[in-house]
Amino acid sequence: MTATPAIRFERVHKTYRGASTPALTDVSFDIAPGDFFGLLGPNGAGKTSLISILAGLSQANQGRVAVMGHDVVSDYASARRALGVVPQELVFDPFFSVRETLRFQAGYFGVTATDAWIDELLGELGLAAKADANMRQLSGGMKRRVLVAQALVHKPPVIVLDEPTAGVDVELRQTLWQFIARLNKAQGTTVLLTTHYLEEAEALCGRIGMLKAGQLVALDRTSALLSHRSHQVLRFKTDAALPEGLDARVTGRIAQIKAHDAAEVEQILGRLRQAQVPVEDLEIGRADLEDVFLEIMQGEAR
Ligand SMILES: Nc1ncnc2c1ncn2[C@@H]1O[C@H](COP(=O)(O)OP(=O)(O)OP(=O)(O)O)[C@@H](O)[C@H]1O
Repeated sequence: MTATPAIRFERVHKTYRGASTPALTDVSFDIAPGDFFGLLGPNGAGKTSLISILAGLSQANQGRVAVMGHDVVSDYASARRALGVVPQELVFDPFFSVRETLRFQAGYFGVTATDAWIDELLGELGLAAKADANMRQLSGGMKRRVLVAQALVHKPPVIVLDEPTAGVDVELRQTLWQFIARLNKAQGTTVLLTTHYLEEAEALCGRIGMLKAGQLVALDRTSALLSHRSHQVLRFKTDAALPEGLDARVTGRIAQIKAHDAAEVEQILGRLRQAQVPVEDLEIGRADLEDVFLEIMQGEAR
């Protein structure tokens, strides 16, 4: 017998009222307990729509979603209690202190959060000094930390983070990821993450699903997604324009060009030499998640 999935999406369809195209079409996949799962996709692919349905904030037109075996519609209270959601938007009651905010949130789920657990959360998220500050006095980054603490205060077995690091500084990103990775490893907390930072997803997520225009177009272990790419990538820095016809991805001074074998590497280098393009810090590496993501998004649906 297989274990009950932590999250199950089953043939989920969603078309918003008045919209001409569906936001989600026939999306099905499971996330196993203890997984660290990354849901990726370009703007408008349907990630937030899927998470809103999971969190009971919006309803699918068809299909079924369950958290730890609890249907998010017919068994909403149990499903919601099993979930900690860190939303994209910062919404708080400005008159509560950080500690009060966390106590109320726990009460909402019928859990009495002990001060010891609240203090641990505040400490882990670098908020200890702000425990008695009013929410309105906090900076945006600090508010985001409180959102994370709020999602965890009732000790849910599954946490969902919807772009938690959009616009936050390096220090918070590191604190946040160390803490979430520890919860995942030490306590087996299931994590569902959406992010546009593909490096973060590659480093953290054991499995990845990709949405494109509302459809699931990739679903695999991160290592398998990376190793199935047959090509390598030539990376270098240059200030010059590249010759026409090279299929390059250029970010600032960094150029990346796909090469399938040594002969192709030689051919690309030959063309760069011929065009007198000065090349610095040349390296040949394997495709990273960004390469895989771009390839899948530019290709056909599965
Ligand atoms: N409340 C809404 N009413 C109508 N259309 C909506 C609503 N919310 C989302 N959409 C549409 O549904 C599609 C999917 O949007 P969604 O926000 O789920 O994508 P996303 O992958 O989360 O994008 P992003 O990366 O920009 O956050 C888009 O075409 C969007 O315009």
